[in-house]
Amino acid sequence: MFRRGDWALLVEEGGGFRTVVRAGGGRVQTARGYIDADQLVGLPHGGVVVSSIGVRLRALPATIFDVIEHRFKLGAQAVYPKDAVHIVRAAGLGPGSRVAEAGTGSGFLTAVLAWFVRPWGVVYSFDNRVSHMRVAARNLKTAGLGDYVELQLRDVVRSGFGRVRVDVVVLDMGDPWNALGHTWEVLGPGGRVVIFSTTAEHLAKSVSTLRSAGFVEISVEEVAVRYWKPVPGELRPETFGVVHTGWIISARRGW
Ligand SMILES: C[S@@+](CC[C@H](N)C(=O)[O-])C[C@H]1O[C@@H](n2cnc3c(N)ncnc32)[C@H](O)[C@@H]1O
Repeated sequence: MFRRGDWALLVEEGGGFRTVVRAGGGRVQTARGYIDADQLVGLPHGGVVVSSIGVRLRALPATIFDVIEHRFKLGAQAVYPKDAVHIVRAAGLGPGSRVAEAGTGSGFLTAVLAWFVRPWGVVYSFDNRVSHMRVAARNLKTAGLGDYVELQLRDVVRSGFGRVRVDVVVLDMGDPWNALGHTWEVLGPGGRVVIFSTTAEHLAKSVSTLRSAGFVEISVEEVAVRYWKPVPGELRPETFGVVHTGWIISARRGW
């Protein structure tokens, strides 16, 4: 059952509308009328709430990705979930991992990293724009992940990552190749760096700088996800979808 403070994914019965609300959050306006989110407290998972205009919505426990998709505010361009989960795999993250990340942006990727390093790990996340940091701080609080992230306002090209020592560095910023010298300083031999790059020109710069700087085990991947229409008799790929997001470059520090 839902407890006060839990996030619930509300799915319209027989319709396409979905939203995420917090149990015990009072009156919430949605595109299907008002929801009294206090009704969710004590409701079994799968129970029904009815909006002010009579729409029936099935209440399911929300995942971290539901919360990110429906509740996070967008400041800077954010990493898509498909890329975020593959960044986690390329980085080899798990509970207890220590990560340095730049830039924080809206904190979408930060939230996913924090979710995977919990409950013992930490994400040191750096950005050089205070407005982006504010959006990210709010988003991380929304997801209840603030305890696993240390946000720092810092230009990592100019000033590096400070005194942190980490297992992994994740870079999603305009010129990640210029941060690779400082990345080397905070990793031990074999430590991992993962770069998210959106243009072929930037991809080329990062790969050649990784090689010249002595990183090894360099790999480049692109994550293509195609959704299918889950309708019996009409099973086929969806007509529209996301075509390009970016490349995930991963490597290990040499010795
Ligand atoms: C594309 S956004 C990151 C989006 C983020 N990964 C997300 O999923 O929400 C790039 C961020 O890098 C930051 N940035 C660019 N250059 C930087 C630098 N030298 N040091 C720290 N942050 C930097 C920008 O301010 C911006 O917020």
